[in-house]
Amino acid sequence: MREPGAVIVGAGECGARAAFALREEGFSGPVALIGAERHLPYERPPLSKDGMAVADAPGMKTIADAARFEAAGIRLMLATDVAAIDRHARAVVLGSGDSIPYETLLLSTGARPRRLAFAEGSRHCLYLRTHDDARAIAARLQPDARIAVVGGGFIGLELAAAARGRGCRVTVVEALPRLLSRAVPAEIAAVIENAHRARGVEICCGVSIAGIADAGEGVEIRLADGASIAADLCIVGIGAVPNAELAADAGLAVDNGIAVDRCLRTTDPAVFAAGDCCSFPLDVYGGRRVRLEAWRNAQEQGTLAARNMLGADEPHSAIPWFWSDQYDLTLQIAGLPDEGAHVVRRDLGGDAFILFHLAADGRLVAAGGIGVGNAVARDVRVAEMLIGRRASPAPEQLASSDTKLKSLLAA
Ligand SMILES: NC(=O)c1ccc[n+]([C@@H]2O[C@H](COP(=O)([O-])OP(=O)(O)OC[C@H]3O[C@@H](n4cnc5c(N)ncnc54)[C@H](O)[C@@H]3O)[C@@H](O)[C@H]2O)c1
Repeated sequence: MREPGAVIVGAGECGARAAFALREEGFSGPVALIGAERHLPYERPPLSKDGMAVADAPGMKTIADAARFEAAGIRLMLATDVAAIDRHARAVVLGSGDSIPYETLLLSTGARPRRLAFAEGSRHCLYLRTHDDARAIAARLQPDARIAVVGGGFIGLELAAAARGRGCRVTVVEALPRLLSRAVPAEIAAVIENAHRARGVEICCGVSIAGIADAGEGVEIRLADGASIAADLCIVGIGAVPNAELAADAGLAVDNGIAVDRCLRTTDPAVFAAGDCCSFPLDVYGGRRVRLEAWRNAQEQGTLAARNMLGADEPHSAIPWFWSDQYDLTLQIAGLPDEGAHVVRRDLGGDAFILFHLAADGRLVAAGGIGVGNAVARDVRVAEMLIGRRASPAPEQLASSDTKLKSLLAA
């Protein structure tokens, strides 16, 4: 039996950051990082963004090379399935039957694409989550290829932009009345929709799929309104499902993901969860429980979980933040727009603008911007700090470009 140490299940961004953070925090016991994929831990954003836009297959942006893991004394167990958590014995049980004992365990198991029942069995419907998925999709984004995208969310739209960039003909089918309705305000989503349409992407919103069938070397997508789309490839991006089964089977609480407290601890104090797989309470929104599927959250929570595995007992306090790049547009959102009761718009020059979402009591709860250039990133960054300070800036000042946003930090 090996000496128990820190075991991390899930070798994506979150798990890899946690493993290194354990060392940076001075932990000298054994660290095992177990992942189902065969690749070294890598960053996922390029898979739907710049990595996919280039003409050849997407490269891999690894978080660290094998030598760095080795130098840090991190036992990297790739292409390894974890079958169960034996909480009584404090061990994870591998698919091979072997057990790895733990003193503290981190579940950073991520999420997987939600499957579309109509697409089951089709050779021409693909999903995107992993580097291997990205390579399979990239190989089929040939000039003039007809690409149908089911789901007008982040995966669908970033890939639609990449496919247009490669000269494909693209149609997006979204079930809801507008694009990006899960996390993006309508006024910002409209800018993105216009950008796609201006580049020749066909967009059908408020339309359900009635059936999908492979037809020769392509696929036919039948819509509920009677229309049909013939495509060479159908990309399905209809949301993600948290990988919470290991936790649920081990008797840990699950509530839209593995339920953790503000310090990322599950209902077992020896087991933590972080990243896309977990739901956690956000103090800045009165303890509202959220699950974030975002790159920066995975990094921040991986690092925080490591500290708390070593007893730091620090609550998660970061403000939710994500970005998307489509064509020359950058979209960034900090905070949770649906916490707002009213919206103030500030124009940033060119066509760029930012929307500030204020709660009924005047507190700034979210800010989302879109446009070309770096003004959006600069101002969303300031807004994020204001949200973190629970500031209630005057709406006139937020709206006026005569007021430097940064000056509100001094108030
Ligand atoms: N820039 C980013 O932050 C970024 C980029 C890529 C992926 N991601 C994350 O990866 C995860 C998966 O992305 P995603 O785009 O699949 O999810 P998403 O939730 O962003 O979008 C899914 C879209 O599919 C639509 N939809 C659902 N069922 C449908 C159906 N049957 N037919 C047509 N449309 C349907 C939804 O209404 C929604 O608009 C998300 O959590 C996303 O945030 C983030």
